[in-house]
Amino acid sequence: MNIKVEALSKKINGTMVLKDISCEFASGNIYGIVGKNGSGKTMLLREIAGLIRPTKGSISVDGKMLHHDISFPPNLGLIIEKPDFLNYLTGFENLKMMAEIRHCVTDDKIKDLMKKFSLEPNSKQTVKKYSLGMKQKIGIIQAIMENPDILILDEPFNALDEDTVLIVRNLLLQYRKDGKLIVITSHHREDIDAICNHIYCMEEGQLIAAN
Ligand SMILES: Nc1ncnc2c1ncn2[C@@H]1O[C@H](COP(=O)(O)OP(=O)(O)OP(=O)(O)O)[C@@H](O)[C@H]1O
Repeated sequence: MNIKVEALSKKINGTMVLKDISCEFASGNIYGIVGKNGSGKTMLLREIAGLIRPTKGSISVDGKMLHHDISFPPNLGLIIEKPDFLNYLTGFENLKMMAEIRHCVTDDKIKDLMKKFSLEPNSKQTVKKYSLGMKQKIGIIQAIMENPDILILDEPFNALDEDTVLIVRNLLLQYRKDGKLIVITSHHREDIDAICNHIYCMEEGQLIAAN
């Protein structure tokens, strides 16, 4: 798959938060975006995911323009900002509810993924009592469980312990081998350097290739 961003600008409340960005993302690659707080990383991911409209320019996925030909990139796994779930349900119940929208993930697959991330699928603990890292794990599982072709992950390593960081790194490297298209942001340069084969730096709304 190919995502093409062409002369993309986004103005919010009179401020240009993305400035004339042109770039391409292709399957079989992991793209990393680094940059200071407020530089525009999340905003660019929101644009690519089809969650907000460009002020100028366009984004197309395999030649189909977002907001014209398609509403969202097809087969997309997404984490944007802090994961937010239904507090009164358990982790498994939250994932099962999301899986029921498209009916393409079995209970066993959800349970296997939870175990891979050291979460107990049969636990009665509700998400309200989950730690930040446990919620982040549920966020990652919901993003990957439907085996998407495109993964857009904003700060996927946030709040994760060292073992889980390694699990996620290895998973993403395997996905790259499987031919998926992955875009991540992170403030942890080691994580970006460990898995990304293309690195960009966002500076005040402008995207600059860093390698
Ligand atoms: N809902 C909003 N309304 C108005 N401006 C916003 C909104 N969300 C973000 N911004 C502005 O857009 C700019 C880019 O924000 P963005 O969240 O993309 O930064 P970021 O690079 O992801 O930062 P961080 O590293 O802190 O996550 C910032 O100047 C921010 O103040």
